[in-house]
Amino acid sequence: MGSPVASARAPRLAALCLRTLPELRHGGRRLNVQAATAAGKLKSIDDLPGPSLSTTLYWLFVKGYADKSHLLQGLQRNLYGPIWRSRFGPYDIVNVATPELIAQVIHQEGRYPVRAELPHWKEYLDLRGRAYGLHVHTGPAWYNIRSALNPKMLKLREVTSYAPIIHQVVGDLLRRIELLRSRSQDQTTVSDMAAELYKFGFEGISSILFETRLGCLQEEIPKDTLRFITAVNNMLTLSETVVLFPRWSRGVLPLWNRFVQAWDDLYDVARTLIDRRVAEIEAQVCSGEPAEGMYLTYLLSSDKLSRAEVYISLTELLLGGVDTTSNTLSWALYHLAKDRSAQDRLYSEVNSVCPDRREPTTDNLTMMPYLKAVIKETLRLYPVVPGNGRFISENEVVVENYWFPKKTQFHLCHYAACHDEMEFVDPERFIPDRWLRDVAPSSGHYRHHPYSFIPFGVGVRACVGKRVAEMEMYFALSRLMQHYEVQLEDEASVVEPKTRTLLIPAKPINLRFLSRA
Ligand code: HEM
Repeated sequence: MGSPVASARAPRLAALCLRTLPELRHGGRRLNVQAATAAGKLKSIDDLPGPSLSTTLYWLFVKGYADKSHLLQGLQRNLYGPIWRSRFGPYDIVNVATPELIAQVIHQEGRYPVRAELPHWKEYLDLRGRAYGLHVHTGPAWYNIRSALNPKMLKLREVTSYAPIIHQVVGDLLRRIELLRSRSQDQTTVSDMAAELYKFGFEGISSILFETRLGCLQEEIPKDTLRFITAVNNMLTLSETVVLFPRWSRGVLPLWNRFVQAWDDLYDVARTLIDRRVAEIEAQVCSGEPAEGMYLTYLLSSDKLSRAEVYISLTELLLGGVDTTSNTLSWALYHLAKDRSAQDRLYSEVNSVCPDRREPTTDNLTMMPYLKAVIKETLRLYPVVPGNGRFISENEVVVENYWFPKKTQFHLCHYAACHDEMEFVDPERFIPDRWLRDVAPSSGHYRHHPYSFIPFGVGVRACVGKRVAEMEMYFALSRLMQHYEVQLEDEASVVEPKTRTLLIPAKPINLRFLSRA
C-alpha cells in the first residue's frame, strides 16, 4: 500500500550512498547542516522551483491530470528539474524524481520511517476508540506491530507453507475462468479481467490471513466481500479529499460521514472474519485438538499484539493485499496478450519446468527466470504505488545541495524514475528480457540505478506482503499459461493506466482464453 501523498541490494546501496552523499561520508548523520547553511553552501526549501497552487489546480482540473497524477511526475520534472516543491491543501511537498535523489531521501529516513501523516485515519480510529495499526502508529510503537507481523509474512520458509492454499485458490480462479468463457458468446471471452482477479486477490490473502476460504470465486459472491470491495474503493477515494478539509467541516459536508462509513465497513468485515475463526479455534482447543493455522493463529498465539491490534492490523493487510496483486496480474496478462512471442516464451519456460500442467512448487519457481522477468517488467511499467512518501521527522535532511528541516514531507516519484529513458532503454515498451542479465538485448537494457525500480519499497518500512504477493502472482500466471493462450478481445484496444492512489487500468481489460488442450 502506498502513500496518500500520491501513495536492494545492500552492497550496491552502500556504495551508492557513498557516491551520492560525499558530505555525509565521514560524520554519517552528524553533518553540521546549520554551519553549512550559514556558510551559504546549502539552499533551503524556499529556493526550490515549483508550481503555485493555481498552476497545480490548473493541471489537475483543467488539463485533466487529476486521475493521471503519475504522468504529472515526468511533466513537472521536465519543467522544474529533478527536485521541486508543490503545495496543495495542507501539504507542502518536496518532490524528488531521479533514482539518485530517491536514494538520498531513503538513506536519511531514520530508524522508524513514516510515509505520510494520516490525521484523518487517526481521527477515525480515535472516534471509534480503536487501536492504531501500521499506518497511524509511529516510532517504536509502529516497529512493535511490524515486528509482530513480519516473521510469517517475510520469511521465505514461512511463506512457502502457504503454497498449498494459494494453489487451491488458483484452482478456483481457473474454474471461474472456464465457467465465464463457456458462458460467453464466443466461448472464450472473459470481460473485465481485473474484477475477476480482484476476487482472486481477496480470496488468496484472506485464506492466509483469516485461515478461511470465503468462496469469492464462486457463483454467489459472499455479501461481505462485496461490502469490502465497495468500502475499499470509497475509503481510498474519499481519503484523498477528506484530508484537504478542516476538522470543523466534518458536521457540514457529507464526505466525512461517508469516509467513516467506508472505514466501519472495512473494519467490520475483518473483525467478523477474525471472530468467526477465533470461535473455531476456541472450539478446537476445548475439544482437545491442537489449534493449527496460518497467520491469524500465529498472531493470536504469539501474544505480541492485543486483540484490538490484531483487528486493525489484519484490516490493513487486507487493504494492502488485494488490488495490488490483482492489478499487477491484470497488466501482465494484458501485455502477454499483446506480445505473442513473450507469451510463447513464458509458456515454454513453464511447460519445460512443470510439464503436463504440474503445479509449480516454490523450488520450481527458481527455475523460471522469465516468469519473474515478466512480473518485474509489469511492475516497472505499472508500479502499483506510482508515488510513495517519506515524512522525515527524526532528522534534518540534505538532498543535493538543499537542506530541509525535520518534518519535511517528501514525495518519491517512482513512476517517473522507472519510465526514465536515462535508466531504461525504450522505457514505454514491455521488454521482460531487460531483467535477464545474460540475454538482455543490449548491454544498455540491463543497466539501471537500483533505486529506479523499487516497486515494493526498500528498508524496514518496505511492503510487508512482498513475498506473499510474489508467490500469488507467480503461481497464478504460470498456471494460467499452462491452461490458456491469452488474447485481447479487441486486438486494437489500448488500455491506459489511471491513478486512484494506486495505478489501475482506466477501462476494463477483456481477454479471450483459448484452451491449450
Ligand atoms: C504487487 C503487489 C504489491 C506491491 C507492488 C506493493 C507495494 C507496496 C509499497 C510500495 C509499499 C510502501 C513501502 C514503503 O513505504 O517503503 C507497501 C506497503 C505495504 N504493503 Fe504492499 N504491495 C503489494 C502487495 C501487498 C500484499 C499482498 C500485502 C498484504 C499481505 C501488502 C501489505 C502492505 C502493507 C500492510 C504495507 C504497509 C507497511 C508499513 O507501513 O509498515 N502489500 N506495499
